[in-house]
Amino acid sequence: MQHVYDVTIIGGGPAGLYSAFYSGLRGLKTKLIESQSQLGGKVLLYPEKLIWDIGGHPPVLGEQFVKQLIEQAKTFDPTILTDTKVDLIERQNDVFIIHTAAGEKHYSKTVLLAVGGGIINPQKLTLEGAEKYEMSNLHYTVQSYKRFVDKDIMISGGGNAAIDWAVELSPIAKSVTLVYRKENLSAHEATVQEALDAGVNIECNTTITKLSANADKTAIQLVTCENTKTQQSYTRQIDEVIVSHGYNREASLAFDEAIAIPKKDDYYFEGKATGETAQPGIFAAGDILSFEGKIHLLLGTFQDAANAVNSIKTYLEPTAYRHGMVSSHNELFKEKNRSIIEKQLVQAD
Ligand SMILES: Cc1cc2nc3c(=O)[nH]c(=O)nc-3n(C[C@H](O)[C@H](O)[C@H](O)COP(=O)(O)OP(=O)(O)OC[C@H]3O[C@@H](n4cnc5c(N)ncnc54)[C@H](O)[C@@H]3O)c2cc1C
Repeated sequence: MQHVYDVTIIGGGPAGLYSAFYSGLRGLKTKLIESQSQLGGKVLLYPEKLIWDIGGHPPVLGEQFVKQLIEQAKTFDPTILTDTKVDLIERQNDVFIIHTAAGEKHYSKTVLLAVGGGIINPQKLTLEGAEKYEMSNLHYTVQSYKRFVDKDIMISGGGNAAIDWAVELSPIAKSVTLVYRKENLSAHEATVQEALDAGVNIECNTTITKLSANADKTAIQLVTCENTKTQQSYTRQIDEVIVSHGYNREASLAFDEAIAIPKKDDYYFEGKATGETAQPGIFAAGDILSFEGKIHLLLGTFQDAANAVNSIKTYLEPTAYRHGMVSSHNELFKEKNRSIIEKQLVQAD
């Protein structure tokens, strides 16, 4: 039988990564399991966005923030598995058996659910053959602004992400046209005004109906759109197409009959601010958790993670310190501090 971990964290987004750090801090033997090939969760959807609202942190690019989270998560050497989707959690006496889609089993005294809104994939454009342009100029996220410099860009979508991209790309692009199938955009009105002020051409009641390839059939060259009210079409030369139609969420996680955790709706688990759920031994943190006053933002994930890990610690060791501890009180940090100071002294020589 495999090693039984103190805690197995399911999900490698901000909540799971910070939980991995914090559980190391609390001396717990930790495993983290992530379904995607990359750690970072939803922040991977906005690598080029500057994040402003993390307490005490200067504005940081999503991509850089993910790197820092991963580095921090590895501080106490947890076991980290990627490309591993958990599909069932079962309880046998005092041990949870975590089953993966590939048929593996992992054993743990506690489970920390940090699965966000489930496994997230962008809603694809439903035009035949569209997928062949995904390797060239059809995008579902903006990975690098460089690619869009001096380009004619078409964005399909009317939500906040679509408008944010339009606003951010318009100063560097040749032109930005945003098409949306409905009468009114669903994005916040202040950002819509910002987009208009930035010169974004917004066309409502409009959908993309055809993508036509360039001569060597490797990339989109022409985009045909139709006005859903007048049924009139136009075709335009476009260099880059960005589709922002929201995300499909796969809430694949199931529990055996002995485990019952109330859900708020299809996705969110009802729990407490302490990270406890109705099932002893199963805890939750981050976007998946619902309680009064919950903040569904990065800063909320960190507080949830610390609370859940502290609850796990006292679940496993009832006499352990219950509350958050400052890092200077941690023996493990004393060792780490010593090695960092020694390194600095060597560099100074
Ligand atoms: C476009 C956008 C912009 C945002 N901007 C900001 C911002 O500026 N500031 C801010 O504070 N917040 C922002 N947020 C919100 C922030 O990203 C989320 O609050 C945060 O990512 C939640 O972290 P999480 O770890 O709880 O969930 P997630 O980030 O969703 O991570 C959950 C992880 O669990 C994995 N997972 C799910 N199911 C399984 C399974 N069965 N097995 C294994 N792994 C599984 C998923 O693959 C995913 O990696 C933004 C969100 C979006 C979408």
